[in-house]
Amino acid sequence: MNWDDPTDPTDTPAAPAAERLVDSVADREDQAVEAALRPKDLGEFIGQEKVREQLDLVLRAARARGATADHVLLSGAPGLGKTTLSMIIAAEMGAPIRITSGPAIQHAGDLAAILSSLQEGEVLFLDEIHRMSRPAEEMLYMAMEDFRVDVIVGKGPGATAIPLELPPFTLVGATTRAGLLPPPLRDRFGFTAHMEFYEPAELQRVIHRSAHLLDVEIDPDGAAEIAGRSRGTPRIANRLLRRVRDYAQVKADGVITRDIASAALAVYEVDGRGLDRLDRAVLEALLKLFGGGPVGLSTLAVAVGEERETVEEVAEPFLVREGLLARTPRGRVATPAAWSHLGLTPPRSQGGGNGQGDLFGA
Ligand SMILES: Nc1ncnc2c1ncn2[C@@H]1O[C@H](COP(=O)(O)OP(=O)(O)OP(=O)(O)O)[C@@H](O)[C@H]1O
Ligand SMILES: [Mg+2]
Repeated sequence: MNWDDPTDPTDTPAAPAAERLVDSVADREDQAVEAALRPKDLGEFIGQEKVREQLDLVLRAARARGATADHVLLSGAPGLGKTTLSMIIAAEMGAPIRITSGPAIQHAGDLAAILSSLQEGEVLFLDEIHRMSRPAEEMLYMAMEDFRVDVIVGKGPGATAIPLELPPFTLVGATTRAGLLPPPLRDRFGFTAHMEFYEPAELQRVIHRSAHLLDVEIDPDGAAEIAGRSRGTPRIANRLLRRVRDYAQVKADGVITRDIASAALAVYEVDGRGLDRLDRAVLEALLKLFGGGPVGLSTLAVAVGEERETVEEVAEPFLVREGLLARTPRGRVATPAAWSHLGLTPPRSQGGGNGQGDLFGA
Protein backbone atom coordinates (compact mmCIF):
# COMPACT_ATOMS: atom_id res chain seq x y z
CA MET A 1 0.00 0.00 0.00
CA ASN A 2 1.17 3.52 -0.72
CA TRP A 3 0.82 5.50 2.49
CA ASP A 4 1.44 8.83 0.77
CA ASP A 5 -1.19 8.51 -1.87
CA PRO A 6 -4.58 9.58 -0.50
CA THR A 7 -6.30 7.96 -3.47
CA ASP A 8 -4.65 4.58 -2.90
CA PRO A 9 -7.65 2.24 -2.99
CA THR A 10 -6.07 -0.20 -0.53
CA ASP A 11 -6.19 2.58 2.03
CA THR A 12 -9.97 2.93 2.14
CA PRO A 13 -11.35 1.38 5.29
CA ALA A 14 -14.13 -1.16 5.05
CA ALA A 15 -17.44 0.66 4.56
CA PRO A 16 -18.73 1.62 8.01
CA ALA A 17 -21.39 -0.97 8.55
CA ALA A 18 -23.69 1.39 10.46
CA GLU A 19 -24.38 3.34 7.28
CA ARG A 20 -26.38 0.47 5.89
CA LEU A 21 -30.08 0.49 6.49
CA VAL A 22 -30.04 -3.28 6.98
CA ASP A 23 -27.06 -3.44 9.30
CA SER A 24 -27.92 -5.10 12.58
CA VAL A 25 -25.53 -3.01 14.71
CA ALA A 26 -27.14 0.02 16.39
CA ASP A 27 -26.41 3.44 14.91
CA ARG A 28 -26.89 6.78 16.66
CA GLU A 29 -30.53 7.13 15.69
CA ASP A 30 -31.29 3.58 16.84
CA GLN A 31 -29.76 4.30 20.22
CA ALA A 32 -31.86 7.42 20.56
CA VAL A 33 -35.18 5.71 19.87
CA GLU A 34 -34.51 2.22 21.22
CA ALA A 35 -35.08 3.18 24.80
CA ALA A 36 -38.63 4.19 23.92
CA LEU A 37 -39.32 1.00 21.98
CA ARG A 38 -37.92 -1.52 24.46
CA PRO A 39 -40.45 -3.93 25.93
CA LYS A 40 -40.47 -3.47 29.71
CA ASP A 41 -41.40 -6.95 30.92
CA LEU A 42 -41.39 -10.56 29.73
CA GLY A 43 -45.04 -10.37 28.74
CA GLU A 44 -44.30 -7.55 26.30
CA PHE A 45 -41.22 -9.27 24.86
CA ILE A 46 -42.21 -10.76 21.50
CA GLY A 47 -41.04 -14.16 20.20
CA GLN A 48 -38.10 -16.21 21.59
CA GLU A 49 -40.72 -18.49 23.15
CA LYS A 50 -38.26 -21.01 24.63
CA VAL A 51 -36.00 -18.37 26.12
CA ARG A 52 -38.99 -16.56 27.58
CA GLU A 53 -40.44 -19.66 29.11
CA GLN A 54 -37.13 -20.76 30.64
CA LEU A 55 -36.23 -17.32 31.90
CA ASP A 56 -39.67 -16.89 33.37
CA LEU A 57 -39.14 -20.07 35.42
CA VAL A 58 -35.67 -19.02 36.56
CA LEU A 59 -36.91 -15.62 37.71
CA ARG A 60 -40.13 -16.83 39.29
CA ALA A 61 -38.30 -19.49 41.29
CA ALA A 62 -35.73 -16.98 42.52
CA ARG A 63 -38.50 -14.59 43.51
CA ALA A 64 -40.37 -17.34 45.35
CA ARG A 65 -37.22 -18.22 47.28
CA GLY A 66 -36.59 -14.57 47.98
CA ALA A 67 -33.17 -15.11 46.47
CA THR A 68 -31.04 -13.33 43.91
CA ALA A 69 -31.48 -14.85 40.45
CA ASP A 70 -28.78 -17.07 39.01
CA HIS A 71 -26.28 -15.55 36.55
CA VAL A 72 -27.65 -15.41 33.00
CA LEU A 73 -25.75 -15.49 29.72
CA LEU A 74 -27.51 -14.06 26.67
CA SER A 75 -26.01 -15.05 23.36
CA GLY A 76 -27.16 -14.01 19.93
CA ALA A 77 -26.58 -11.79 16.92
CA PRO A 78 -26.75 -7.98 17.25
CA GLY A 79 -30.20 -6.44 17.50
CA LEU A 80 -32.07 -9.54 18.73
CA GLY A 81 -32.88 -8.14 22.17
CA LYS A 82 -30.03 -8.97 24.58
CA THR A 83 -29.85 -5.51 26.16
CA THR A 84 -33.64 -5.43 26.27
CA LEU A 85 -33.78 -8.78 28.08
CA SER A 86 -31.16 -7.72 30.61
CA MET A 87 -33.34 -4.76 31.57
CA ILE A 88 -36.39 -7.01 31.72
CA ILE A 89 -34.55 -9.36 34.09
CA ALA A 90 -33.85 -6.47 36.46
CA ALA A 91 -37.42 -5.19 36.17
CA GLU A 92 -38.90 -8.64 36.81
CA MET A 93 -36.70 -9.02 39.90
CA GLY A 94 -37.54 -5.52 41.05
CA ALA A 95 -33.80 -4.89 41.18
CA PRO A 96 -31.65 -1.98 40.05
CA ILE A 97 -29.38 -2.54 37.05
CA ARG A 98 -25.80 -1.44 36.44
CA ILE A 99 -24.69 -1.44 32.81
CA THR A 100 -21.13 -1.83 31.60
CA SER A 101 -19.26 -3.70 28.89
CA GLY A 102 -16.21 -5.89 28.40
CA PRO A 103 -14.21 -3.29 26.49
CA ALA A 104 -14.91 -0.70 29.23
CA ILE A 105 -13.18 -2.91 31.79
CA GLN A 106 -9.51 -2.50 31.05
CA HIS A 107 -8.08 -3.59 34.40
CA ALA A 108 -9.20 -6.00 37.09
CA GLY A 109 -9.32 -2.96 39.38
CA ASP A 110 -12.09 -1.41 37.24
CA LEU A 111 -14.16 -4.53 37.77
CA ALA A 112 -13.38 -4.67 41.49
CA ALA A 113 -14.62 -1.08 41.84
CA ILE A 114 -17.90 -1.91 40.12
CA LEU A 115 -18.45 -5.18 41.99
CA SER A 116 -17.75 -3.72 45.38
CA SER A 117 -20.25 -0.93 44.86
CA LEU A 118 -23.16 -3.22 43.89
CA GLN A 119 -26.22 -3.38 46.10
CA GLU A 120 -27.60 -6.70 47.25
CA GLY A 121 -29.65 -8.27 44.44
CA GLU A 122 -28.50 -5.76 41.84
CA VAL A 123 -28.25 -6.87 38.20
CA LEU A 124 -24.87 -6.24 36.63
CA PHE A 125 -25.20 -6.20 32.86
CA LEU A 126 -21.89 -6.93 31.18
CA ASP A 127 -22.30 -6.38 27.46
CA GLU A 128 -19.75 -7.85 25.01
CA ILE A 129 -18.46 -10.02 27.82
CA HIS A 130 -16.16 -11.85 25.38
CA ARG A 131 -14.09 -8.68 25.08
CA MET A 132 -13.06 -8.43 28.72
CA SER A 133 -9.37 -8.51 29.65
CA ARG A 134 -7.90 -11.75 31.01
CA PRO A 135 -7.20 -10.54 34.57
CA ALA A 136 -10.71 -9.06 34.87
CA GLU A 137 -12.15 -12.32 33.61
CA GLU A 138 -10.33 -14.27 36.28
CA MET A 139 -11.54 -11.93 38.97
CA LEU A 140 -15.06 -12.41 37.64
CA TYR A 141 -14.85 -16.20 38.07
CA MET A 142 -14.46 -15.87 41.80
CA ALA A 143 -16.98 -13.06 42.08
CA MET A 144 -19.61 -15.13 40.27
CA GLU A 145 -19.00 -18.27 42.25
CA ASP A 146 -18.21 -17.11 45.76
CA PHE A 147 -19.30 -13.46 45.76
CA ARG A 148 -15.81 -12.53 46.74
CA VAL A 149 -12.84 -10.86 45.07
CA ASP A 150 -9.20 -10.58 45.98
CA VAL A 151 -8.01 -7.03 45.65
CA ILE A 152 -4.28 -6.92 45.05
CA VAL A 153 -2.53 -4.15 46.93
CA GLY A 154 1.07 -3.21 46.11
CA LYS A 155 3.39 -4.56 43.45
CA GLY A 156 6.00 -7.29 43.07
CA PRO A 157 6.97 -9.61 45.93
CA GLY A 158 5.38 -7.28 48.50
CA ALA A 159 1.93 -7.44 46.88
CA THR A 160 -0.82 -8.81 49.07
CA ALA A 161 -4.30 -10.01 48.24
CA ILE A 162 -7.04 -8.54 50.39
CA PRO A 163 -10.24 -10.57 50.22
CA LEU A 164 -13.39 -8.52 49.79
CA GLU A 165 -16.89 -9.90 50.38
CA LEU A 166 -19.50 -8.92 47.77
CA PRO A 167 -23.25 -8.75 48.16
CA PRO A 168 -25.07 -11.42 46.13
CA PHE A 169 -25.78 -10.05 42.65
CA THR A 170 -26.98 -11.35 39.30
CA LEU A 171 -24.54 -11.13 36.45
CA VAL A 172 -26.21 -10.87 33.04
CA GLY A 173 -23.57 -11.30 30.35
CA ALA A 174 -24.29 -10.66 26.69
CA THR A 175 -22.24 -11.85 23.76
CA THR A 176 -22.60 -12.05 20.02
CA ARG A 177 -19.84 -14.68 20.05
CA ALA A 178 -20.62 -17.35 22.62
CA GLY A 179 -17.98 -19.55 21.02
CA LEU A 180 -15.28 -17.11 22.09
CA LEU A 181 -16.09 -17.40 25.79
CA PRO A 182 -13.63 -19.50 27.78
CA PRO A 183 -15.43 -22.59 29.13
CA PRO A 184 -14.73 -21.72 32.80
CA LEU A 185 -16.63 -18.47 32.31
CA ARG A 186 -19.47 -20.10 30.37
CA ASP A 187 -19.83 -22.76 33.04
CA ARG A 188 -20.42 -20.21 35.78
CA PHE A 189 -23.71 -19.06 34.30
CA GLY A 190 -26.71 -20.84 35.73
CA PHE A 191 -28.71 -20.25 32.60
CA THR A 192 -27.76 -19.55 28.99
CA ALA A 193 -30.28 -18.11 26.57
CA HIS A 194 -29.55 -18.60 22.90
CA MET A 195 -31.45 -15.96 20.98
CA GLU A 196 -32.55 -16.94 17.49
CA PHE A 197 -33.45 -14.82 14.51
CA TYR A 198 -37.15 -13.92 14.53
CA GLU A 199 -39.86 -15.31 12.27
CA PRO A 200 -41.56 -12.81 9.94
CA ALA A 201 -44.82 -13.16 11.89
CA GLU A 202 -43.00 -12.20 15.10
CA LEU A 203 -41.35 -9.23 13.43
CA GLN A 204 -44.74 -8.19 12.18
CA ARG A 205 -45.87 -7.99 15.80
CA VAL A 206 -42.72 -6.04 16.73
CA ILE A 207 -43.51 -3.57 13.94
CA HIS A 208 -47.14 -3.17 14.99
CA ARG A 209 -46.09 -2.55 18.56
CA SER A 210 -43.44 0.02 17.57
CA ALA A 211 -45.81 1.74 15.13
CA HIS A 212 -48.29 2.11 17.92
CA LEU A 213 -45.66 3.61 20.24
CA LEU A 214 -44.47 5.97 17.49
CA ASP A 215 -48.05 6.91 16.70
CA VAL A 216 -47.80 5.67 13.12
CA GLU A 217 -50.74 4.10 11.33
CA ILE A 218 -49.88 0.83 9.59
CA ASP A 219 -52.03 -1.95 8.17
CA PRO A 220 -51.20 -5.66 8.52
CA ASP A 221 -49.96 -5.97 4.93
CA GLY A 222 -47.69 -2.97 5.40
CA ALA A 223 -46.23 -4.52 8.54
CA ALA A 224 -45.80 -7.88 6.77
CA GLU A 225 -43.95 -6.20 3.92
CA ILE A 226 -41.47 -4.54 6.28
CA ALA A 227 -41.13 -7.71 8.39
CA GLY A 228 -40.14 -9.76 5.34
CA ARG A 229 -37.25 -7.41 4.64
CA SER A 230 -35.95 -7.13 8.20
CA ARG A 231 -33.49 -10.04 8.19
CA GLY A 232 -35.02 -11.68 11.24
CA THR A 233 -33.88 -8.76 13.43
CA PRO A 234 -36.13 -6.46 15.50
CA ARG A 235 -33.60 -3.61 15.38
CA ILE A 236 -33.68 -3.65 11.57
CA ALA A 237 -37.48 -3.92 11.59
CA ASN A 238 -37.73 -0.81 13.76
CA ARG A 239 -35.27 1.07 11.57
CA LEU A 240 -37.05 0.17 8.33
CA LEU A 241 -40.33 1.18 9.94
CA ARG A 242 -38.95 4.67 10.62
CA ARG A 243 -37.77 5.09 7.03
CA VAL A 244 -41.08 3.87 5.65
CA ARG A 245 -42.90 6.25 7.99
CA ASP A 246 -40.87 9.17 6.53
CA TYR A 247 -41.87 8.12 3.05
CA ALA A 248 -45.53 7.70 3.98
CA GLN A 249 -45.59 11.19 5.49
CA VAL A 250 -43.90 12.90 2.56
CA LYS A 251 -45.38 10.96 -0.37
CA ALA A 252 -48.75 9.84 0.97
CA ASP A 253 -51.19 10.41 3.79
CA GLY A 254 -48.94 8.92 6.47
CA VAL A 255 -50.62 5.51 6.53
CA ILE A 256 -48.31 2.57 5.83
CA THR A 257 -49.78 0.03 3.43
CA ARG A 258 -48.04 -2.74 1.51
CA ASP A 259 -47.62 -0.52 -1.55
CA ILE A 260 -46.21 2.35 0.48
CA ALA A 261 -43.81 0.03 2.30
CA SER A 262 -42.51 -1.54 -0.87
CA ALA A 263 -42.20 1.79 -2.69
CA ALA A 264 -40.33 3.28 0.27
CA LEU A 265 -37.96 0.35 0.61
CA ALA A 266 -37.30 0.41 -3.14
CA VAL A 267 -36.08 3.99 -2.66
CA TYR A 268 -33.71 2.76 0.06
CA GLU A 269 -32.65 -0.20 -2.13
CA VAL A 270 -33.73 -2.85 0.36
CA ASP A 271 -35.22 -5.64 -1.73
CA GLY A 272 -38.07 -8.05 -1.01
CA ARG A 273 -35.80 -10.39 0.90
CA GLY A 274 -33.90 -7.72 2.84
CA LEU A 275 -30.84 -7.60 0.60
CA ASP A 276 -29.36 -4.15 0.10
CA ARG A 277 -27.22 -2.67 -2.66
CA LEU A 278 -24.00 -4.27 -1.41
CA ASP A 279 -25.52 -7.73 -0.98
CA ARG A 280 -26.95 -7.60 -4.46
CA ALA A 281 -23.71 -6.28 -5.96
CA VAL A 282 -21.88 -9.28 -4.52
CA LEU A 283 -24.46 -11.74 -5.83
CA GLU A 284 -24.63 -10.06 -9.23
CA ALA A 285 -20.86 -10.15 -9.66
CA LEU A 286 -20.81 -13.79 -8.63
CA LEU A 287 -23.54 -14.69 -11.12
CA LYS A 288 -22.82 -12.41 -14.05
CA LEU A 289 -19.02 -12.21 -14.02
CA PHE A 290 -18.15 -15.63 -12.67
CA GLY A 291 -21.04 -17.76 -13.84
CA GLY A 292 -22.01 -18.53 -10.25
CA GLY A 293 -18.49 -19.46 -9.10
CA PRO A 294 -16.55 -20.93 -7.56
CA VAL A 295 -14.52 -17.76 -7.28
CA GLY A 296 -12.04 -16.62 -4.64
CA LEU A 297 -13.05 -14.02 -2.07
CA SER A 298 -10.34 -11.54 -3.15
CA THR A 299 -11.39 -11.69 -6.79
CA LEU A 300 -15.03 -11.23 -5.85
CA ALA A 301 -14.16 -8.25 -3.64
CA VAL A 302 -12.20 -6.55 -6.42
CA ALA A 303 -15.10 -7.12 -8.82
CA VAL A 304 -17.50 -5.23 -6.55
CA GLY A 305 -14.93 -2.57 -5.62
CA GLU A 306 -15.00 -3.40 -1.93
CA GLU A 307 -12.54 -4.55 0.68
CA ARG A 308 -12.23 -8.29 1.20
CA GLU A 309 -13.31 -7.83 4.82
CA THR A 310 -16.42 -5.89 3.81
CA VAL A 311 -17.56 -8.67 1.51
CA GLU A 312 -16.70 -11.38 3.98
CA GLU A 313 -18.00 -9.80 7.18
CA VAL A 314 -20.70 -7.40 6.02
CA ALA A 315 -22.36 -9.00 3.00
CA GLU A 316 -21.68 -12.71 3.15
CA PRO A 317 -23.09 -13.77 6.53
CA PHE A 318 -26.62 -12.87 5.54
CA LEU A 319 -26.24 -14.28 2.01
CA VAL A 320 -25.04 -17.57 3.51
CA ARG A 321 -27.82 -17.59 6.09
CA GLU A 322 -30.37 -17.00 3.35
CA GLY A 323 -28.97 -19.91 1.35
CA LEU A 324 -27.98 -17.66 -1.56
CA LEU A 325 -24.24 -18.14 -1.35
CA ALA A 326 -22.01 -20.95 -0.15
CA ARG A 327 -18.42 -20.79 1.01
CA THR A 328 -16.64 -23.85 -0.34
CA PRO A 329 -12.99 -24.87 -0.26
CA ARG A 330 -12.77 -23.90 -3.94
CA GLY A 331 -14.31 -20.47 -3.45
CA ARG A 332 -17.65 -18.71 -3.29
CA VAL A 333 -20.50 -20.41 -5.08
CA ALA A 334 -24.00 -19.16 -5.86
CA THR A 335 -26.88 -21.47 -5.02
CA PRO A 336 -29.84 -22.02 -7.34
CA ALA A 337 -31.83 -19.69 -5.07
CA ALA A 338 -29.41 -16.87 -5.91
CA TRP A 339 -30.10 -17.21 -9.62
CA SER A 340 -33.81 -17.14 -9.11
CA HIS A 341 -33.65 -14.25 -6.62
CA LEU A 342 -31.94 -12.06 -9.21
CA GLY A 343 -34.21 -13.36 -11.97
CA LEU A 344 -31.35 -14.91 -13.91
CA THR A 345 -31.03 -18.29 -15.56
CA PRO A 346 -28.09 -20.42 -14.49
CA PRO A 347 -25.83 -21.79 -17.23
CA ARG A 348 -26.89 -25.32 -18.27
CA SER A 349 -23.98 -27.07 -16.55
CA GLN A 350 -25.21 -25.67 -13.23
CA GLY A 351 -28.92 -25.43 -13.62
CA GLY A 352 -29.86 -28.79 -15.06
CA GLY A 353 -29.45 -32.37 -13.97
CA ASN A 354 -27.53 -33.04 -10.81
CA GLY A 355 -27.07 -29.38 -9.99
CA GLN A 356 -25.78 -30.03 -6.49
CA GLY A 357 -22.91 -32.16 -7.75
CA ASP A 358 -21.85 -29.51 -10.24
CA LEU A 359 -22.28 -26.66 -7.80
CA PHE A 360 -20.37 -27.92 -4.90
CA GLY A 361 -17.98 -30.11 -6.91
CA ALA A 362 -16.89 -33.28 -5.21
N1 LIG B 1 -38.52 -9.48 21.48
C1 LIG B 1 -38.63 -8.19 21.19
N2 LIG B 1 -39.84 -7.60 21.16
C2 LIG B 1 -39.93 -6.30 20.81
N3 LIG B 1 -38.90 -5.50 20.51
C3 LIG B 1 -37.68 -6.03 20.54
C4 LIG B 1 -37.48 -7.39 20.88
N4 LIG B 1 -36.17 -7.65 20.83
C5 LIG B 1 -35.56 -6.50 20.48
N5 LIG B 1 -36.46 -5.53 20.30
C6 LIG B 1 -36.17 -4.16 19.87
O1 LIG B 1 -34.98 -4.18 19.08
C7 LIG B 1 -34.08 -3.17 19.50
C8 LIG B 1 -32.73 -3.78 19.68
O2 LIG B 1 -32.73 -4.65 20.78
P1 LIG B 1 -31.47 -4.75 21.78
O3 LIG B 1 -30.79 -3.43 21.89
O4 LIG B 1 -31.96 -5.37 23.02
O5 LIG B 1 -30.56 -5.76 20.99
P2 LIG B 1 -29.15 -6.38 21.40
O6 LIG B 1 -29.29 -7.85 21.23
O7 LIG B 1 -28.75 -5.87 22.74
O8 LIG B 1 -28.16 -5.83 20.31
P3 LIG B 1 -26.56 -5.61 20.40
O9 LIG B 1 -25.93 -6.95 20.21
O10 LIG B 1 -26.25 -4.70 19.24
O11 LIG B 1 -26.28 -4.97 21.72
C9 LIG B 1 -34.66 -2.56 20.76
O12 LIG B 1 -35.02 -1.24 20.52
C10 LIG B 1 -35.93 -3.31 21.08
O13 LIG B 1 -36.99 -2.39 21.16
MG1 LIG C 1 -27.19 -4.61 23.30
